[in-house]
Amino acid sequence: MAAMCDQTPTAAMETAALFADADEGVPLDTEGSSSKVLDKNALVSPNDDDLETLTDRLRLRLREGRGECIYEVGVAEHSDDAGLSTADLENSVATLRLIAQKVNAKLLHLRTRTQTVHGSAEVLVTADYLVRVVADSADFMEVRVSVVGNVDAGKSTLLGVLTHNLLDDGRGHARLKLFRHKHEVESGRTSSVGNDILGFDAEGVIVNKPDPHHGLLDWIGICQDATKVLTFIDLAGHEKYLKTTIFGMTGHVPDYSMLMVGANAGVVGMTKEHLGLALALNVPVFVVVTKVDMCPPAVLQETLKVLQKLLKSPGCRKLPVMVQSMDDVIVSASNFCSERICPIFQVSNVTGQNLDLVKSFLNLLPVRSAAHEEDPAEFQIDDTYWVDGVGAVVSGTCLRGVIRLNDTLLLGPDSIGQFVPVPVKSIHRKRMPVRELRGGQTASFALRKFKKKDVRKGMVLVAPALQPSACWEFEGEILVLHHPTTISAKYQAMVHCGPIRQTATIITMSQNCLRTGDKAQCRFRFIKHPEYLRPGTRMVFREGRTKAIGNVTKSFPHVPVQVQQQTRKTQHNQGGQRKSADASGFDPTVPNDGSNPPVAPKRRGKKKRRDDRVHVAKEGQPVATESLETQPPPAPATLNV
Ligand SMILES: Nc1nc2c(ncn2[C@@H]2O[C@H](COP(=O)(O)OP(=O)(O)OP(=O)(O)O)[C@@H](O)[C@H]2O)c(=O)[nH]1
Repeated sequence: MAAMCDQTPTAAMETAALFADADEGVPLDTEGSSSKVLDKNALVSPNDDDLETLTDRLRLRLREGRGECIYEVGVAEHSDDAGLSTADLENSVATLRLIAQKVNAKLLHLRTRTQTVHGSAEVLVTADYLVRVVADSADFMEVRVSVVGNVDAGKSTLLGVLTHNLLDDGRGHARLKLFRHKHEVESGRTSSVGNDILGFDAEGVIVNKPDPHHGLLDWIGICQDATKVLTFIDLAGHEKYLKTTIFGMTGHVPDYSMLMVGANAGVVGMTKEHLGLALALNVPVFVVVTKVDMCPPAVLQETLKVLQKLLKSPGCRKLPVMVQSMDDVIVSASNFCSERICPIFQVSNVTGQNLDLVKSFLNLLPVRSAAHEEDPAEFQIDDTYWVDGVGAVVSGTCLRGVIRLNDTLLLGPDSIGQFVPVPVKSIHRKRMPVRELRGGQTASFALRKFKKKDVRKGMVLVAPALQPSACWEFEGEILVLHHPTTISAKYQAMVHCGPIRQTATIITMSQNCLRTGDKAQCRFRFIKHPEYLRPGTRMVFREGRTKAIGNVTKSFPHVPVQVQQQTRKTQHNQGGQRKSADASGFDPTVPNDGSNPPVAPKRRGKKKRRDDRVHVAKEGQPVATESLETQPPPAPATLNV
């Protein structure tokens, strides 16, 4: 908080506003300021009014970029007119520095370009600067990059090299900094979803300072010093961990994907699978070809040729761009989100070749996810922990809205589709305690009164205003990317949708059967428990080599048993004619729209004891609930939908 205290209240408020969502706040068109088109000389010698206009304009651009933007000095807006004399460029940069100071931002020089005027000896110059708002020590911009690629492509090694500022020895030295499990150290293979962070300050300097003795990273220190923090989601390359890798891609909400390819091995194994996954989830991809130090030039050229052909193929429709200079970095980073381009880097983790280009590119990657601050808060859980002395801890991503300390959120759905209120007593972003969390940011919450078994990946914490409901059934529009024969109703496979990973059955389809390449509207039913699903979310439906992708189009809210019983009681009291539900909560009079829980198979033999689970009914106070044995495995085949 020290830096926060250094700032005047106005500067701090200014900073907070600039980090906020681009949609609100700044007057876009204050008469004569934001609407005025600036020419290339605008920064050369502005008067006081012009300075105001320029400051407004910069403020707006910083807001649009969620705290940063690339400013082209000496270039006119909306025209090709560009280039200043050296003296005018110097004056312009001084003006830019002045207005940047006014909005509490710093400059980083990216490049200077010169051009000669046709038919004369005059030289004109332009310069690109990164303008980035200085964050207070409790805030930072956040970008998530998933790291995918075939086994041994050098994923963990590159992350070790980047985050610990060291070089590899070619025998697995750097990756040791990242492995989370003993068996990973022994086998040299990543098997879980790993996280590591790389912090940049407002001037683009890396702030990671690993402990010289045990090599550990001080996450809190990095977040305090950094203005922008990149989180790498290190995923497994081996096919046997593909399920975990898909979970990392869907559940951890990456903004970008870094596809790693070993120069000598080429496009092999899981490379295409991982690329396809990123494309299916609409995550922009860039490629890093590693091990160029040990690869014969002919093999490297062949790898690059195959890679470019793959990226240009009709399935990918990307535009490969070889990144070999700072110019390439700037062009690719600034057009990465909007264009179809796919930057390709060639690096060595052993000699360090081209790593500076990768670092500059990472520094310039724009914040991609919008905060949607006006929406009710929605936080999806991608991991759960038990911390002695603290209790259950859940981590995940806030998709929209703002979560503040002492807010009350609803946690769920539990195994019977219910949501329970949870007061927010602490929020940690990258292990650093903070007071609030905004859309697009990741964090963890301690849920003191909960046991670890009460929380699971795929649950959500949402604002009560959302009135969340869980669903057993949902509709999705899918495209079958691969299936050896035909898919028909009753087919079961794993649904990956956000942090949800559960087997579901297709209960109806808009076609009789589906083959590779077919598109269809399908109705699915989860087999274990209801889930919270938001229409519009991307989904992957997969089993063995079968793969389909698509969107959730509709979810059918499930009404928890207690609510159904209460409704029926009310209806009974009001003289309603409806029949009462059986012990399972299944009501034959309720149309099977997915809200009706599945029919319980008749229990034979000894009666099982009641489940001793507790539920939190009010403000974190645990109270015993009714029997929770009301959700038997659904029997989709017998459902008459
Ligand atoms: N010579 C050389 N070796 C490298 C380079 N990058 C990685 N390696 C070596 O390649 C081997 C595999 O690297 P990893 O980082 O474990 O590969 P990975 O992609 O993370 O593999 P999984 O975690 O199993 O998916 C290690 O022995 C590294 O030392 C490089 O640029 N040059």
